[in-house]
Amino acid sequence: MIEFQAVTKRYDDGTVVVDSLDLTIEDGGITVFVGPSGCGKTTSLRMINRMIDATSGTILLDGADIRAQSPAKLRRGIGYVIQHAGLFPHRSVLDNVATVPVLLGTRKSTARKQAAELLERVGLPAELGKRYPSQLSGGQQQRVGVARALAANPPVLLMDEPFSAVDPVVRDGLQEELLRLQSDLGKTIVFVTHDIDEAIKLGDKVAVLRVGGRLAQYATPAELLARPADDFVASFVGRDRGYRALGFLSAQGVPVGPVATVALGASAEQARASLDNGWAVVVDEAKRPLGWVSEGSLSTVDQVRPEDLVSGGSLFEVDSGTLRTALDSALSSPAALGIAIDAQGAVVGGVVADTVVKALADARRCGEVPT
Ligand SMILES: Nc1ncnc2c1ncn2[C@@H]1O[C@H](COP(=O)(O)OP(=O)(O)OP(=O)(O)O)[C@@H](O)[C@H]1O
Repeated sequence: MIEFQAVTKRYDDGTVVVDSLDLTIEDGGITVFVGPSGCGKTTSLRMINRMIDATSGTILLDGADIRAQSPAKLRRGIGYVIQHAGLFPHRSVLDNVATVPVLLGTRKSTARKQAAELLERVGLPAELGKRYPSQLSGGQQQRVGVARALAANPPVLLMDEPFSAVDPVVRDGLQEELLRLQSDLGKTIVFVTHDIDEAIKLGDKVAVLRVGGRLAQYATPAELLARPADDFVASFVGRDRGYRALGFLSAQGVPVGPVATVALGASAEQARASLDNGWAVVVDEAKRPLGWVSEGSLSTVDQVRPEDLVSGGSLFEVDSGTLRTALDSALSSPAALGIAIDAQGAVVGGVVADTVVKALADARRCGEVPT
């Protein structure tokens, strides 16, 4: 557990960058510091590993004042990942990851073996270990940065805007990878970003800071979306928060109705006979959805072929889906009927937007959603 107790950082010119911050970071989760540029996120993060010392107040790590031990010793238990990864350019990827364990006394051969395992763990093929950082993409470099921070197996990981220098698609992949890694490793991660969507996706808890280093709200992403503490948080959380909050509500209560299906390769005549409200989902042998056919799309063909399918909307997985994925599947479907699938990806039925909205109203009535 990391506890900030009335922590203030004031620079010599009088600027107060972090102002009496009180915050408890629980073990084993991802806590995100988010806020506009200059609000003191990085300063707060760096005070945890004493790259910056607080002017007043106390930071406790597992109950002990972080000033009680030397910064070097403290940092052995705290991994650190930064934007652009900060890799050593003249060392191979493998040696970048192995450096800290070797410094701490691990034999080079053992450290390299562990480094190769770590590369795999962060989703990189082992053969990339021989390359130099400049021979990797930005996203790959970030993964190496994460592997390097994990190499000494620290219980705490500090991540300062680690994914902000890569394009949105790569960033999405890195975020997914971090969530997967975290569910395996259960580290205590403190993550800085200026991107509220990233905070909401990754955070178990999110601390929203305002300029001047004041804590505006500290809450779960669902609470932040449903009940922003004030206008600043509401505007920072942004538009569509009612819709985005649906992503935190289970869709277990949403009724799944029937959906017409037809096999790929079926005759146009069979397909036409199977249409329901003018549409049918085309499925493969495992009943996985491939797209839709309609009266119109069948009018000029005699068989259901892959090239004639109308592409479908998003899919809704019944066991793990949220009200957001359920609603989105219905709204994005050309047939206005969302395709519900099981964990194997097979079609089990359809959902309509009205029933999702009704499920939301029911959840509200039962007090599941703060109003
Ligand atoms: N040595 C210094 N003297 C005075 N002010 C400083 C000093 N170092 C940093 N600051 C100021 O502290 C404030 C907070 O900086 P910090 O890097 O923590 O913000 P941030 O929220 O991480 O911002 P960003 O998202 O832009 O990185 C900034 O306004 C910065 O100008």
